[in-house]
Amino acid sequence: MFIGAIFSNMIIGLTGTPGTGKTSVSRLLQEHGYNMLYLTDLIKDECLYSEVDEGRDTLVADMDRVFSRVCELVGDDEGVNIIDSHMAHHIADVVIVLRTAPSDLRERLNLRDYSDAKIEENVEAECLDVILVESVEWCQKVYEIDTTGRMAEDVVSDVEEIISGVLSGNDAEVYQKYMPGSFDWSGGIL
Ligand SMILES: Nc1ncnc2c1ncn2[C@@H]1O[C@H](COP(=O)(O)OP(=O)(O)OP(=O)(O)O)[C@@H](O)[C@H]1O
Repeated sequence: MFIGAIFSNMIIGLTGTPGTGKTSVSRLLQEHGYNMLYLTDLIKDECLYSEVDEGRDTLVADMDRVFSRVCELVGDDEGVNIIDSHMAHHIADVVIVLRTAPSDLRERLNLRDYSDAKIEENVEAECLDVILVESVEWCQKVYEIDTTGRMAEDVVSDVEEIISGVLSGNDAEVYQKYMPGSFDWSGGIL
């Protein structure tokens, strides 16, 4: 799907496995003046889901309704809109995937009230590049940022560098630096 690629109305998806830092980075981007849309909150607040998967402790989003609602919310906004969600790559055309090495990700998720099974499911998904692969399948332009052992502020600088490159219309150098497929976490599940 594709909402907005004309430069007066650009939608950028910030995606990644849970725990890779999307929301932490998004809050900082909001402080920097970007329009942020927190999709998980929107789905919960407006009941934009078709079922509750109790086994996996998650909501199954109704993507058609989510897509329509996002169009309504940001369709006419000028400037850059950023969607924070592990599903953002199903909506935006330009997508930034946050990545975290498995050991770091497990440490971050251990701080949450998650079951062991849910932690391992997410770590395994990160090892197998699940969100990255989906992003490349769905989106025209994908960038990847490693958050491992870094401060969220440094990741924000990377995101802003990517946005500048995209807005300039000549992102060859930036694309080279943040090209998808740069990290191999597959050793993490061996
Ligand atoms: N470089 C980093 N960038 C972002 N967050 C980081 C970084 N290093 C450590 N963290 C920590 O990792 C955690 C990431 O949680 P956060 O809720 O931002 O992730 P998320 O990807 O939005 O997860 P979810 O999809 O479940 O909402 C936070 O506790 C944050 O402080």
